[in-house]
Amino acid sequence: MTIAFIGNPSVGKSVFFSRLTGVGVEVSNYPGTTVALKKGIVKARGKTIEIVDLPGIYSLGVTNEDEKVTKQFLIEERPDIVINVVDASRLERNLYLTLQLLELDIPMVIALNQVDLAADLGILVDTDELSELLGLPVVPTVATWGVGLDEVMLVALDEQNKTQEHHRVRYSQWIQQALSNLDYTFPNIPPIVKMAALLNDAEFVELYCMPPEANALLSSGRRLRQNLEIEQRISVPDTVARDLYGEAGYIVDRVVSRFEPKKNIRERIDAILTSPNFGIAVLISALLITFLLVFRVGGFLETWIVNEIFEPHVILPAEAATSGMSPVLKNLIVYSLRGVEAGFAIAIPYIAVFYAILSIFEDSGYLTRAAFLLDNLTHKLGLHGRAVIPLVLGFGCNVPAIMAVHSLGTRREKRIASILISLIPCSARTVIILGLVGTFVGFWPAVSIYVLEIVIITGVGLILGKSLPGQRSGFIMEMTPLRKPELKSTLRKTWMKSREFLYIAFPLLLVGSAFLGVADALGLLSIFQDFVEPISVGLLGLPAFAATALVFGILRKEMALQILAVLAGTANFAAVMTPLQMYQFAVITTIYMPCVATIAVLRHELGTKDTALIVIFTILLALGVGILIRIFGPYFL
Ligand SMILES: Nc1nc2c(ncn2[C@@H]2O[C@H](COP(=O)(O)OP(=O)(O)OP(=O)(O)O)[C@@H](O)[C@H]2O)c(=O)[nH]1
Ligand SMILES: [Mg+2]
Repeated sequence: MTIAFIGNPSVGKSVFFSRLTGVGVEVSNYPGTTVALKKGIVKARGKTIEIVDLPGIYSLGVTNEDEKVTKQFLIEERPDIVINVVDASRLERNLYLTLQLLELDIPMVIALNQVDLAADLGILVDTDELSELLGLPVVPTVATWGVGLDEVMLVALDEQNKTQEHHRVRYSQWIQQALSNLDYTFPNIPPIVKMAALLNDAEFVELYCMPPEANALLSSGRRLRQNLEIEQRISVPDTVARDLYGEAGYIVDRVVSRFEPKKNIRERIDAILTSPNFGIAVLISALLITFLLVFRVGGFLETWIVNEIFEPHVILPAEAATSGMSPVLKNLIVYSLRGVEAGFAIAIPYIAVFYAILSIFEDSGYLTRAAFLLDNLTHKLGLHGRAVIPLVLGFGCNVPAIMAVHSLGTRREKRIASILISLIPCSARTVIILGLVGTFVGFWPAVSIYVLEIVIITGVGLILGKSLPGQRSGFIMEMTPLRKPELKSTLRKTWMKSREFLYIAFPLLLVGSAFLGVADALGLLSIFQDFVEPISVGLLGLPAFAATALVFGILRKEMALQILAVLAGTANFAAVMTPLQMYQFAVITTIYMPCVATIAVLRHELGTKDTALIVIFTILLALGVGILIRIFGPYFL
């Protein structure tokens, strides 16, 4: 038995899902957090129930790729029960989807969520009246506090075997007539599919019917629509939308009562955050404070872990213990341990601090404000304001950021955004920038790398925005409400992301370092380094071992620095490199080709050709910038 959570974006579906199933899924305060279907199992009343979390949708009409996942699931898999999560503070817009869902004739229950926020805004909903009008059970809930969750599930289970006599939308006369016209020819097709045919939603019709029938239905739909448009001069999609909104508005009038909310500081804060000048100043300060915190707190933790834990208690004893062994064995052990040290000491502190801050941005709703503020700028890059969200997520990790590009409208925008994201210094590159340049050269030189990156990204974006052909789309994004971020959620997210890092990166790091130890003992490393020396040393002026580190950086970016430490035999880079070399190394590792995981998602999203072009382009770009830094760097460093 399957129960699916369906609703508008950012209403709380994923909170429901993770609270019920215990499966950790991403929960954030911006629309489009969930991009793929996620399943979990719960037991209730002795039954095993499959619960499904889905990307949010605004309507069953035309959809982007994430929304398609939901539509497809609804129609092809047809869950046994739908729990429609509705945001009480935005009832009218949410009911638009609810009214459409009713036409699917799947047993449905409404979880009227976020009643706490609605009450703060002075909105009260009469749930009994709403239930009466829709002909369905309505349960008020506050998902984040766990209020009403069990009740919704129990009510949903009760509904399974009932035939619901629910409300039907009363469409305008002409639409009704067209639909009943289709009834004659296609008696066995549900009304919702006929409506899709009338609206020329081929995707929907094809999900439901076999090709010959789908074609017949679509062409009948087209004929009827044209007739209406010519004879009655009405636009069918507009009329249908107006009918749905009319009905939603009518219901809201009946069930919502408003009262004067308490003095709302939220609104005042929001006005500041979104004001054109002050908002940008806040944005820039927020970014600077983020870097400063990551740098200071991450750096402090790094030094502490290296000096207090690893060096005295792990590395030194291991070196002493292995001193009598053969070089291959000794290297195998010591290099692996240095790999572990690099992971724990260099990467985890910066990554954890960064994710903690990013999750505050995500949960507070600040990302949607940033998207609004930067809309003008992103338009010049050929993107719409929405793209700010994947771009900012890119500072965490390029992989989910490129996956989030799904939600952008056109292929052109997806291409531009993906290219730009693969240039964004992710948390792994931040490890290198702050761990190397921040620690050994200075805070402001580290900041200057971000500025340089942003200049490069903007430049590439401007060129692509002007030159890439394809469609543009307008900026439409829902502004989710400001919320106070919760400590628990922040800690949970930070833990989830750091754990992911541990699982994926650690085995690689261990095997990579052990392999290097052996290769070094056998003299293989120097052969490789000699081979690339004309470029790495001759052209760029880096130390010879840096080339090997760069190769490992392709596996995972931060590995470049970890392997650099392993190869240099010390995490005190100042002893083996000049400030200029460190600066160059950090810039080159940030730019030259995306890591393998990013390449894999790029290939999935854009295809092999675009991905190969991106790889070649970034290598050349890194080489060019590296040489420029070698020439002009000495004037500054
Ligand atoms: N105040 C309040 N906030 C809530 C409630 N339920 C969820 N939220 C917040 O709403 C935001 C969105 O929650 P999600 O669970 O990610 O929303 P979703 O419906 O899965 O959204 P998409 O994945 O984008 O479709 C998060 O910031 C939650 O903390 C609630 O009952 N009250
Ligand atoms: Mg979600």
